[in-house]
Amino acid sequence: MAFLNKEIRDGDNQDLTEERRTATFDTDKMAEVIYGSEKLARRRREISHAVSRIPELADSRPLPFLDRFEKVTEGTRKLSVLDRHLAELIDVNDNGEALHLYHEVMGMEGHPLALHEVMFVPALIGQASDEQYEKWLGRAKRREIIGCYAQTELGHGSNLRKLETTATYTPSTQEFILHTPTITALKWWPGALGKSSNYAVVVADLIIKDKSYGPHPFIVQLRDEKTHQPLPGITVGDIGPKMAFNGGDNGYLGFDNFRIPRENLLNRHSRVEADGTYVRPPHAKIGHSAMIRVRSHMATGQGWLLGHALTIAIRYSAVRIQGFLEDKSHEVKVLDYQTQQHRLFPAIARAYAFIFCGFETIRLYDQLILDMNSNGNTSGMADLHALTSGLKSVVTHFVGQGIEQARMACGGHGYSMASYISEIYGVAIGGCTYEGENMVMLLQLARYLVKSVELVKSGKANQLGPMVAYLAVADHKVNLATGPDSYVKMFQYISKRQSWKATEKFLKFMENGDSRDVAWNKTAVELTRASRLHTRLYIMETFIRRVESVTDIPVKSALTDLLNLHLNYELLDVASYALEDGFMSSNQMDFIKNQLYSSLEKIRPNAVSLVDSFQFSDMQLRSVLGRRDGHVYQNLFDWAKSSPLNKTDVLPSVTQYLKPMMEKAKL
Ligand SMILES: CC(C)(COP(=O)(O)OP(=O)(O)OC[C@H]1O[C@@H](n2cnc3c(N)ncnc32)[C@H](O)[C@@H]1OP(=O)(O)O)[C@@H](O)C(=O)NCCC(=O)NCCSC(=O)CCCC(=O)O
Ligand SMILES: Cc1cc2nc3c(=O)[nH]c(=O)nc-3n(C[C@H](O)[C@H](O)[C@H](O)COP(=O)(O)OP(=O)(O)OC[C@H]3O[C@@H](n4cnc5c(N)ncnc54)[C@H](O)[C@@H]3O)c2cc1C
Repeated sequence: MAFLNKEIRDGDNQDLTEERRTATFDTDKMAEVIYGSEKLARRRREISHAVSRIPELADSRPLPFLDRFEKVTEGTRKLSVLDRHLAELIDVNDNGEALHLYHEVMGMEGHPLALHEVMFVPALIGQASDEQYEKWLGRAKRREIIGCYAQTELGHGSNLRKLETTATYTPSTQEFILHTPTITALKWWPGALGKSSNYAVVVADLIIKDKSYGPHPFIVQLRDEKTHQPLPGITVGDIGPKMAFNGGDNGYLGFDNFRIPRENLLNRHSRVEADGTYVRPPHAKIGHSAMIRVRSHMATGQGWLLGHALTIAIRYSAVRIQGFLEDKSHEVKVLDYQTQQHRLFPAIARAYAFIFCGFETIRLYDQLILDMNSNGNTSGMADLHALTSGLKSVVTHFVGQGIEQARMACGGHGYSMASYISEIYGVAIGGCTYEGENMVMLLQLARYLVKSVELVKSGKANQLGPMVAYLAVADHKVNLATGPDSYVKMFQYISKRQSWKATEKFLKFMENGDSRDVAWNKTAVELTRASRLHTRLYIMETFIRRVESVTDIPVKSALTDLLNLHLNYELLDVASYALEDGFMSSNQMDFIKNQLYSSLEKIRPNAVSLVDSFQFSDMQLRSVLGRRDGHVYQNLFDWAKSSPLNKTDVLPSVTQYLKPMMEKAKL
C-alpha cells in the first residue's frame, strides 16, 4: 500500500512510523500548498537530496560546538563550496530554489551573503536608476562585489529622521562627503557589514547648501576590491557576539569625510543635479521600500522558522513516552496529552496561517513595485506600509512564543542545544527588533487605523480601502455555528470596536488640551491593541481564502481542521473584548472552547504528517530531537560524547583548580 505520508522508511522509530500511517492526506501534496507550487516543492526535495551527496557541504561538526570564529569560518567555507556547485544544484534565476539551497546548506546562523541577497541587491533593484543598474547590479548579482544595508546607527534605529551620518554635496567636485560626526552616528548592526562586505547601501542625511533633505540611500565602496582592506577614511568592524546569528558579522562603520561621486546617490526616484538642485521623489517615503520588501517577506520566513521548531517538537512528542492514560501497563506518547496538543497544535495552525498570509502579502508587494516602476504609481505604498508594519510585528511575536512553547514541550532535552530550538528562537525573535521594532511598527499601523476611523466619523467611509472597510460596517449579532465567515464577523466586530475606542480616547485627550503627540502617547497601548487585532483579522482572512482555494480534497480537509482550530483559538484569545459589552454571550464562549478541544482531537492523527509536510531535511533541522527517523536517544548520547569537554577524562581546569581545593579540604 502506498503511504500518504512520504517520510516512512524502514528502520525508523516505530512510534513515529505508526503516526505516519494515520495520515489522511499526501504529504507531498500538502508541501505543494505550503511552498506554493508542485514544482518548488519537488525541487526542494531534489535539491536537498543533491546537497546530501556533496560531503563538503555538510557541517564539519555540529554547529553548537563551534565558537564564533569557527562559525564564521565554517559559513564562509560552505559558501565557497556552494559557489562551485551552484549551477548544478539549482536554476540560479529561480529565487525560490536559491532560498531553499541557502537555508539547507548555510543554516540560519548567518553568513557573508545573508544581507547581500536580502537587502543589498533588492535595495539596488528598488532604488537604483537604469545607469546605476548597468554599473552595479550585474556585478552584485554575479557576486563580484558583496554588499549590505547600512542604515541603523549606534544612537538611532527606529527614528530614521534623526540619523546622524551626513552626506554633504559639494558642487565644485560633484561629490558627496560622507561623515560620522559623533560616536552615536556610527552605523551599528548591519548584517555582513563587519568583515564580509566590500560595498554597502548606506543611508545618510542628504545635505545640500546647509539644508537637510532627510535620509537617502547611497552606494558606497568600503573596502579595496583586491586586498579587502578598508579604504582610507573608513572604519569598519564586527560588533561582537549576539543572541543568535553568530555565524554572521553584524558590523559598525564610520566615515571620516569620505568622498563618493554624485552618481552614487541611488537615484531612481530622487536626484541631485550637478549644481546641487534637488529633484524630489514621487513619494516622500519611497526610500523606505527596501524595508517594506523585507517586511513583506517576513511572514513566510517566520512561519517556516516556527515550522522548524514544531517539526522538532511534534516528532519528539511522538517518540517521547512518559506517564499513563487509561492503560497502566503502557506509558503513552506525550503527544497524547491534551495539554501537549494545546501547546503545539495551535502553533502549527499559526505556522500555516503565517506562510499563507505571507504569500498573499508578497504578491501585494510585487504588484506595488510593478506599479511604481511601470507608471510611477505610488498610491498603494501607505496601505502596504501599514499592513506590513502590523504583520511583521504580530507574526514575529507569535512565532517567538510558539517556538518557546515548542522548546518547553520537549522537556529537559528541549533545553539542550541538541534540540537546536534555542538557536531557532534566537534567530526568530531577532525579527521582533529588526526591520522596525515591533511596538514602533504597531504604532505605524495605528496611525492608519485612526485615520480610517476619522474618515468614517467625517462621513467619508466610501474612501476606506478594502482592508479597513469593516470599520464602517454596522453591528449584527453573529451565529458562530454557521462557519468561518461568522468568526470573521465576530473578529471584525472586536477589531472595529477597539480601533474606535482607541481613536475616541486619543481624540478626547486632544479635546482636553493635550497636543497630538502627548495624546497619542497616552493612548499608545490601546492603539497597539487595535493594530494587533486588525492584523490578526487579516491573517485569519488570508488563511480562509487559501484553504478555500485548495483543490486536493484530503489536503483541504486536513487544512480545514487546522483552520477551525485557528479560528477558535484566536477568537478565544480575544473574546474578552466582545464579552465586556455583551456582544459575545457566555454560551458562545463555551461553544468556542468545545470546538477548540474537538479540533485538537481531530488534528491528533495528522499531527506528525502536518509537520512532515514542511519537508525540512535533517540537515536543515540540525536537531537531534527532530530527526526524521526518530532515533533520538542513541544520537543524543553520541552528540554529548562529541562535546570537546569529553576529549579527556580529566580537564586541566580540574587539575589546576578543583583538585587542589578538594585536597586542601582534606587537610
Ligand atoms: C517608524 C518609521 C516608519 C517612521 O518613518 P518616518 O520617515 O520617520 O515617518 P514620519 O515622518 O514619522 O511619518 C510617518 C508617515 O510616513 C508614512 N510612512 C513611513 N514609512 C513609510 C513607508 N515605508 N511607506 C509609505 N509610507 C510610510 C507613515 O505611514 C506615516 O504617514 P502619515 O503621516 O500617517 O500619513 C521609520 O522611522 C522606520 O521605518 N523605522 C524603523 C527602522 C527600520 O525598520 N530599520 C530597518 C533597518 S534594516 C534591518 O533591520 C535589516 C535586517 C534584515 C535581516 O537581518 O534579515
Ligand atoms: C539581528 C539584527 C539584525 C539587524 N540588521 C540590520 C541591518 O542589516 N541593517 C540595519 O541598518 N540595521 C539592522 N539592525 C538594526 C535594527 O533595524 C534596529 O535595531 C531596529 O530598527 C530597532 O531600532 P533601535 O535599535 O533603535 O531600537 P529603539 O528604538 O532604541 O528601541 C528601544 C525601545 O524604545 C521603544 N521606542 C522607540 N521609539 C518609540 C516610539 N516612537 N514610540 C514608542 N516606543 C518607542 C521601542 O519600542 C523599544 O521598546 C539589525 C538588528 C538586529 C537585532
